[in-house]
Formats: sequence, structure tokens, C-alpha cells
Amino acid sequence: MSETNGVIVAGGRSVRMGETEKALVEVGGTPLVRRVADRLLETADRLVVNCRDDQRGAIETALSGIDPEPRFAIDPAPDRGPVAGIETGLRAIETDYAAVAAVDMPFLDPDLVSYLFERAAGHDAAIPRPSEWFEPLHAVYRTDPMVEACERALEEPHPRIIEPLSSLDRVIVDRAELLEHGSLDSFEGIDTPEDVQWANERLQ
Ligand SMILES: Nc1nc2c(ncn2[C@@H]2O[C@H](COP(=O)(O)OP(=O)(O)OP(=O)(O)O)[C@@H](O)[C@H]2O)c(=O)[nH]1
Ligand SMILES: [Mg+2]
Repeated sequence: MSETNGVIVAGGRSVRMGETEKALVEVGGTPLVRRVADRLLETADRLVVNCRDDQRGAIETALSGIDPEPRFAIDPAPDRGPVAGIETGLRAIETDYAAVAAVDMPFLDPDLVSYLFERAAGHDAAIPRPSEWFEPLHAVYRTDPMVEACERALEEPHPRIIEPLSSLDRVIVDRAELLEHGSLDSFEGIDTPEDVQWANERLQ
């Protein structure tokens, strides 16, 4: 595949985490956003980080030294939900395909993401379904159709995260296929201080 991007969606408020910004919470001594960035860059050529303007400075610090330097795609209006975050992130890139990841997946598996790039080729998206749920924040999209799908979904004020998927030519990658290509830990999301503790214990 030609050049690819990784998009990290990080514009949430981390309400369940309490006082701490989720992107900056450390797992294994490394801020979550940095863990996700390092993993994405094992398979994508460049990175875009989507967040609010007030998050940017701290996230930039957490990502310092990464080469190539990640670009930022700032939410034009905050708190419009993850569909708006994906749209804003994808609008900032010029490659045909991009891997989109939430900021809170410390065990993101680059092998799985690479496989999703392979499966998406020739389609609009490769969406994992490791369990009952789809994982649109751990997926690969063809940029232009997904931007348009997000735009349409956002005609409603708070679309569900799966809303944009319905109009895409999408490949669903099920649990058995995922297990052949990587670890399902990749989908573990960190929402609470208890989740942080769990993730740290896992690394010991
Ligand atoms: N740009 C943008 N991203 C969002 C928004 N809401 C959630 N996200 C991102 O979507 C991903 C999944 O969201 P959640 O796990 O609910 O994270 P969160 O909203 O920060 O956490 P809670 O406030 O506890 O729900 C995370 O990477 C968030 O940063 C939003 O309004 N705008
Ligand atoms: Mg949320």
C-alpha cells in the first residue's frame, strides 16, 4: 500500500478518569497518547492527533521527539463526540487510507493494525468485531468516504459511533480472523483509574 497515516482521536473529556486527562495518564511509565503513537508508527508512516485546542500543549510535550513530528487536527468546536473527532482527524490527511485509534488503548497491536490496512485495501473500511461490538475507534478507513459518512452522521447532534459505518463498503474482521493476526488486548480501553491500575499490573 502507498503511504498511510495514523489518526489518534483524543478530544474527549476523560470524565470517568476523574481529574486527570486520559491522554496523559501513564501506563508502564509512558503517557497513553505516546504509547498509542509509538504503536501506530510501527505500521503507519505519519501521525495526526485530534484533540481540543486546550489539550494540545500537554499532548505535544508527551509526543516530543517522535519522528516524523505528529501533526495536530484541532476540533473546530469541542465536545461534538468521537464521530466529529474522526472527521476532523481524517480531514487533515491526504493519504488514501488511515488507521484511526482512540487515545486510550495502551496495548494497541501494530500487527493487527497492519492487517486491517491489508483488509481495507480496495474497500472503504476494515472494522474489527472482536466481540459483540464493532470497534470503529480501532479501524482503518478510506479517507474521503469516511469523512463524507461522518459529515452525514453529524447532521444529527450526537451520532452513535457506528452511525457513519452503514454507508461504507466495509469489511468486518471477526474475532477468529483477528486472533490469527494479533492480540485481542489491542482493544482494551482505559476509562477509569481502576483500568489504569489493571493495565499497569498486566505489564508487571
Ligand atoms: N474529538 C473528540 N473526541 C472525543 C470526544 N468524546 C470522546 N472522544 C474520544 O473518543 C475516544 C473514546 O471516548 P471515551 O472512551 O468515552 O473517552 P472520553 O469521552 O474522553 O471519556 P469519558 O469522558 O469518561 O467518556 C477517546 O479517544 C476520546 O478522546 C469528543 O467530543 N471530541
Ligand atoms: Mg466519552
